[in-house]
Amino acid sequence: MEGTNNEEEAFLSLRRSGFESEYVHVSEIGKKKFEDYDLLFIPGGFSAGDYVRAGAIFASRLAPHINELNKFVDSGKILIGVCNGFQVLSELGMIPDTGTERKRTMVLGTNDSDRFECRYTYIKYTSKNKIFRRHFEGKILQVPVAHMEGKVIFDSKKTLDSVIENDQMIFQYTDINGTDSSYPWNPNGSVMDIAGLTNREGNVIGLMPHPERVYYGFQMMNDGNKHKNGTGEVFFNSLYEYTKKLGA
Ligand SMILES: NC(=O)CC[C@H](N)C(=O)O
Repeated sequence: MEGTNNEEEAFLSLRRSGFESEYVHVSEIGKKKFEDYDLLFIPGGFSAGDYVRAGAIFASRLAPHINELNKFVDSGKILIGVCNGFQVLSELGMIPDTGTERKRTMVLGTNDSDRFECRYTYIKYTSKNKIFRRHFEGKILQVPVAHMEGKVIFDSKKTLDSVIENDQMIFQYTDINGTDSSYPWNPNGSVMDIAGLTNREGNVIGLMPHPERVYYGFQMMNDGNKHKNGTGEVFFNSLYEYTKKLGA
């Protein structure tokens, strides 16, 4: 929608990994049907100028289509939101989806630094989520962030416990060695250094970092390691391999 600014990187990353990607504007939903797609990607940006809260207005445009969106997710297909897209999924109550009813149990609050944090970070893969496990298990990945409202806050300890119990914490911020997660490694102050979360089933994914901005090795920061491939390439290839397995 207006203010989205990462759609081209997302579109090209999906395409380069094998998908026949296509842009869908929020105003086209209804005419274009979710069920005709194998994967939905809500890109990052400043939809509606981040007024009210980042992602709130975009979510209100999707809310009238929530039944179709729920049906899409219940069919096992992947719904993914990056940065502003994660904020939209959080506003919609699609993540972390701790109850039988989808209701809101988290927010993405203002960064502890009270600043827009725009730089590279490291995240570790901390779940057994079947989409990325084959490539990412035990790995520390370099991915950039660019946000002002990325601090994961849950409504209660019960929600946090349930997220841990159901293996929904997919990525956590860390330093390059996987030992320190204080600021600036954790750029926003998220509880448990959460950088990415899923729903219980693992097919709705919300991420604050931007894998679509590091598809190629040359887009990675030079940190002394050889980055032949970008983190994004492996990330999007994993989405494609999983979607193929679903029989798409
Ligand atoms: N890169 C993004 O998607 C930014 C998200 C949102 N505008 C924020 O600043 O928090």
